Amino acid sequence: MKRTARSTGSAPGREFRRSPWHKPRRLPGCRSGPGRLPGRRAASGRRAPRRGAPLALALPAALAVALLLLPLAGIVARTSWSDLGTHLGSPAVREALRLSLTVSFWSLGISVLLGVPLAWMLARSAFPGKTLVRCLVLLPMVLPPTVGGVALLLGVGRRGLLGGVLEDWFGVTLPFSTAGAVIAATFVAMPFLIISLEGTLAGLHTRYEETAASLGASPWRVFRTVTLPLVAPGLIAGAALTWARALGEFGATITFAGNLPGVTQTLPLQVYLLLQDDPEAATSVSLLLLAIAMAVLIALRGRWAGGAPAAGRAAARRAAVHSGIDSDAPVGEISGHGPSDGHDGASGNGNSNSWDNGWEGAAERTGVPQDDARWPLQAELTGFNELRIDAQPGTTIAVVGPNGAGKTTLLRALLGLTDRSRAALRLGADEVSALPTHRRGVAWVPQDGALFPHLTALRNTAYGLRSRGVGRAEAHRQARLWLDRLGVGQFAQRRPAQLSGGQAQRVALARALAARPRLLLLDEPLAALDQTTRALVRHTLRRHLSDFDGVCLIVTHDPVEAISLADRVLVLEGGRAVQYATPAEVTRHPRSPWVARMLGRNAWSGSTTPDGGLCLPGPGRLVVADPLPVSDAVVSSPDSATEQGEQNKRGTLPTEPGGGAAGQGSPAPTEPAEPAEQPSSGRHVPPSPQRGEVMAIFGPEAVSVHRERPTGSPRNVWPGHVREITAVGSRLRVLISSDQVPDLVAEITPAAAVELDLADGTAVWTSVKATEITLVPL
Ligand SMILES: Nc1ncnc2c1ncn2[C@@H]1O[C@H](COP(=O)(O)OP(=O)(O)OP(=O)(O)O)[C@@H](O)[C@H]1O
Repeated sequence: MKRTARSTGSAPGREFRRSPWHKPRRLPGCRSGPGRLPGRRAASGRRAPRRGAPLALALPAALAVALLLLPLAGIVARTSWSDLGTHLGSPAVREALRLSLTVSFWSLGISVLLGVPLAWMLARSAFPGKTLVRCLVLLPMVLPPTVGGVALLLGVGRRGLLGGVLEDWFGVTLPFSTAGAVIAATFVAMPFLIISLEGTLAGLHTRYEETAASLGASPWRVFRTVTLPLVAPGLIAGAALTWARALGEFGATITFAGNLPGVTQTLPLQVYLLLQDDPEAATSVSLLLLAIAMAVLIALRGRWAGGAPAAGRAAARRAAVHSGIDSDAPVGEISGHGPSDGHDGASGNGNSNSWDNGWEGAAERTGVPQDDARWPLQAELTGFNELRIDAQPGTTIAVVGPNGAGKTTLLRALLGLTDRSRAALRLGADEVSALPTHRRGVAWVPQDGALFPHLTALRNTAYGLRSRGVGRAEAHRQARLWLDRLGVGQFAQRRPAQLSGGQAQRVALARALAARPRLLLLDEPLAALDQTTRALVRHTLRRHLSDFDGVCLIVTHDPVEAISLADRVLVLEGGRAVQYATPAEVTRHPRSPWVARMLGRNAWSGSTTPDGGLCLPGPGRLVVADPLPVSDAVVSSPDSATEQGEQNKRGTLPTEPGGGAAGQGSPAPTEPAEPAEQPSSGRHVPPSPQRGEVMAIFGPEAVSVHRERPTGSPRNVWPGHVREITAVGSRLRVLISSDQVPDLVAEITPAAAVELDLADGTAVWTSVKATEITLVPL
């Protein structure tokens, strides 16, 4: 008896539920699983056995420790403990200690004031000579301090480059003064702060700052309320090291500022003097400096020394959170208000519906602000992305495409965050292309939400409002309403680390919506969520996006998201629009193999044959019941190929309100074999159309699997073997390879798989009815 399996009754579009390439579930009985992963075992707490160090490494390492330890042990061993009080209490030592503390704290202050901005510039901005500046910063760390002192003399000494000017014009003489000692200590110590902070800034992902800007925060506010709190641990560590280095500074100070008691004679200089007259007192003062250095290291809790890093980080994080750098502190600068920000002028057209004005009106109302402004989107992108988008308010556009298609670049261009693509952007009547990110009214929710970790959910949500100058109480009131609307009001006082992925996503969405943007950009908003939460958040998203007064672009790799959330699907490839149509249209007539496969369908490219079939790249051939009409068969018209080539240089999307590309957005054909209408002018076209190239699309449910060659009606029959079987819901997807045709996927029931005795490698025959195949011109 022939054994054949064929899926039954698949409704069109059911493939959206999950594509075979989307998180396939293992078949029952599969041994591997999350609980069995070696990584999980390691993470469960059992430690790997310690390995003994080879002697060739252990011995020099021990000698190195001895070299570091011995001198310090010498200080402790040789200290005259009975005289310690007398030595440290002497007026000269007390005076030197006072001076040391004065000099080191001044040095720390100057280092923070100047070094923090320089570290930020080095980490965050591009400017000419950056490498040189970085070398300059490092130089004092490798220069002998005495050479540093000489350099200071020649720079700001009496006869130095600037010294004469300082003395003649301002009456300031730096050498042999306490100010000179401060300058010398700063010269040597500030690099520690800059290096430490620059490293921390480099490790801080810019998405927090970019998100803050998209919520309307000015660059200074972003720095003050997001950057600084997040880098506080690095800043504190750098500041502690800077202070300790300034406290112990000797060489540059004595060379530049001399050794004047009460003026420049700091503790290290005191040690040097005492060593000649009273070695025991010198030892006691050395012990004092050693104790201070050790105290600093202990205070850093191993941040640099390597011990207890987690505790150190947690403490530093707590320090950051409670550091008094409060995002809700009174706003010194309110972006978009007042003449200084230039916003009104930048709007260019005097439109009274400016984003900020919309805000002011909204803020005065009770409840979640509702204004009547609606924001159609017009964007023309050039550079890596070449396309134009026109969409009416309330339109949700799913942006899909393979990796590297330019989805993120498109979003970043709309935000004004990349030079790789530039967007001529009009929101409503306002041309916003020339405005910086924080004045565009374009809110961005990155993939992980990028909630500010140092702020509660409430403060995160109020962030956009506060950035626009809304008072704290009002901002918090509105934020709470948004959190309630999204069903996460009960978590208002929690920090992001205390939220689940789904809760965090909803807070991120509340934060973006609370900012009342004109354009909303969601980058894979549900990617991090499990299936159950995903469905829940999707439902919430759909509800709130329907109320949104602007256009929303959602980047997604998930067909379910695309079809359930979007009014239009924009398919990108190579930065250009391959298709822009309703989800139903894209489902029926996908215009690229990638999108067809994303939808769970088999998609083969080939060229049409005179009898209307398809010539495949291999030896196989595909027989199709409904060939393309002549007008659609690109092979027949050299002119149309040329025209497509021209169109292809610039993918354009429709301008008609709420419309898809002409033909593509029109009611979908009723017969699966009926091709989508070709765009009449300037519509989507794939990147490199070949004359006569078409795509054959058929669903996995249209593929029958047999153990023996089938007889009867199917004209498309090929041998192959099973490569992989995965479960999708209650059905199985069988990936079959053949040396005659490209890989194809069949969908069958588990019972059929048992009946056919399918396993990886099983030899099978496949067949596809000619009537089940749709041809789409490429
Ligand atoms: N900073 C950059 N410099 C140079 N090329 C870049 C940069 N960022 C991205 N690209 C390139 O631009 C192209 C588009 O990248 P983009 O990140 O927009 O793709 P994507 O569609 O978002 O991909 P994915 O789905 O993998 O996130 C890719 O070829 C990528 O390698």
